Amino acid sequence: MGGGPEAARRAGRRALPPLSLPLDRALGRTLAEPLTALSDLPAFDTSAMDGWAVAGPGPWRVTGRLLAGRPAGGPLADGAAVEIATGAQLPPGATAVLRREHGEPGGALLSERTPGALTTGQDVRPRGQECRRGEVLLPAGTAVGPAVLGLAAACGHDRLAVHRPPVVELLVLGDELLGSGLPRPGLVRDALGPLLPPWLRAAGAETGEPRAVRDDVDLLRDALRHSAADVVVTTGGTAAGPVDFLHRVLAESGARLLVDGVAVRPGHPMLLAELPGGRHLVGLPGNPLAAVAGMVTLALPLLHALAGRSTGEPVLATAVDPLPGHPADTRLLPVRRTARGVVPLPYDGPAMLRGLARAEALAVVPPGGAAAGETIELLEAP
Ligand SMILES: Nc1nc2c(c(=O)[nH]1)N[C@H]1C(S)=C(S)[C@@H](COP(=O)(O)OP(=O)(O)OC[C@H]3O[C@@H](n4cnc5c(N)ncnc54)[C@H](O)[C@@H]3O)O[C@H]1N2
Ligand code: MOO
Repeated sequence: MGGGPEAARRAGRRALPPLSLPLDRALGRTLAEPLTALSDLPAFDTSAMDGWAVAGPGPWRVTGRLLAGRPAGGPLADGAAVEIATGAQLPPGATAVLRREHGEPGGALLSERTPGALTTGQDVRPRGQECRRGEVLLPAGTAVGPAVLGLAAACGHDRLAVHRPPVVELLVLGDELLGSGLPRPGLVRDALGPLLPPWLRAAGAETGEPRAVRDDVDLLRDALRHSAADVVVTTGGTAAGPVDFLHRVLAESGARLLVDGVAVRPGHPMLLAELPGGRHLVGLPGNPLAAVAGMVTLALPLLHALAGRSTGEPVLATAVDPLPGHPADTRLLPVRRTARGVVPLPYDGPAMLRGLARAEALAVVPPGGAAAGETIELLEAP
């Protein structure tokens, strides 16, 4: 894939500025600062089970009851126990928690069902077991998913510092495209209008309805000039057909081509340009699977960089059977995972989506193909 993804990441290296958002609005954004614990976790010694907090070896005198949500109160003397609920604060002096099913509350004294089985510290979650106040829990660049929101709340955060999401405008080019109904002679359904926006949003971008632009130089020029988006993504018009105006309009509008074609199949006419004012344009080829290849090769690396999202480790898998390649270029192949590794899916032509719709990933097949048993990289499929 040559330097396509690397060039796209470099283009977005000045991530958009951070903002502070309440937790419920931070989902899908990227941490602009490391997530630091504002509290020890647990914040106090906690009972991990329902039963009795006990001090020293049994049998014990039961002196009261502690429920979750109340402070622990006074210290527990040696030989004493209090009934305790899971999550309740342990009283000072408690040495262990005896689970309800392990205790024998006979008369005034509580004893163990199996005498001597209880060990010091058993079923106690000591303060700071998970983290200490001030400890860094997650690095900047982490994508904020539901678990990050939960962890942030648990350790005391109400808001998170996240990067402003990149705003994307999707322009779908082509006179032959229909927005609804059946394909008819010469006309095809627009498959990318429905496919790309949800994928862009999942990648952390903000995007509205896609805009259809007819094959007309002036319309395309105006659409680029008036877009307020950080990134304009176009589909179609990248090749050399009679109405493929993208290169011409970019040249006329003073754009700088950063990537003009990538050695990847499908999708090789994809491009990346810097528009005047520092905004970017990703030109995806019109063939639907080629557009998907352009998304993973140029658009997603650029958007992740702009969103401040760090690049994870490559995802690797074993090819179960040989994977067909292109003689000179990298090939992106829709694949399905099995227990033994990945297998290619039929209907993988550049104009097809039938294989992709069943795919769990795109395999990055090196020039010449991959042999059975070879380790290959996987990219996310939409
Ligand atoms: N002489 C050459 N012709 C072509 C070359 C080449 O190197 N030399 N490259 C081919 C490759 S590879 C691709 S990919 C396409 C790229 O074409 P464009 O980006 O200019 O796209 P269009 O010509 O507008 O459309 C191509 C194809 O895709 C269909 N299409 C377009 N948009 C959509 C959409 N939103 N939903 C569904 N289908 C769409 C369109 O109808 C065309 O069939 O160029 C080759 N040609
Ligand atoms: O980019 Mo094209 O898909 O190879 O048809």
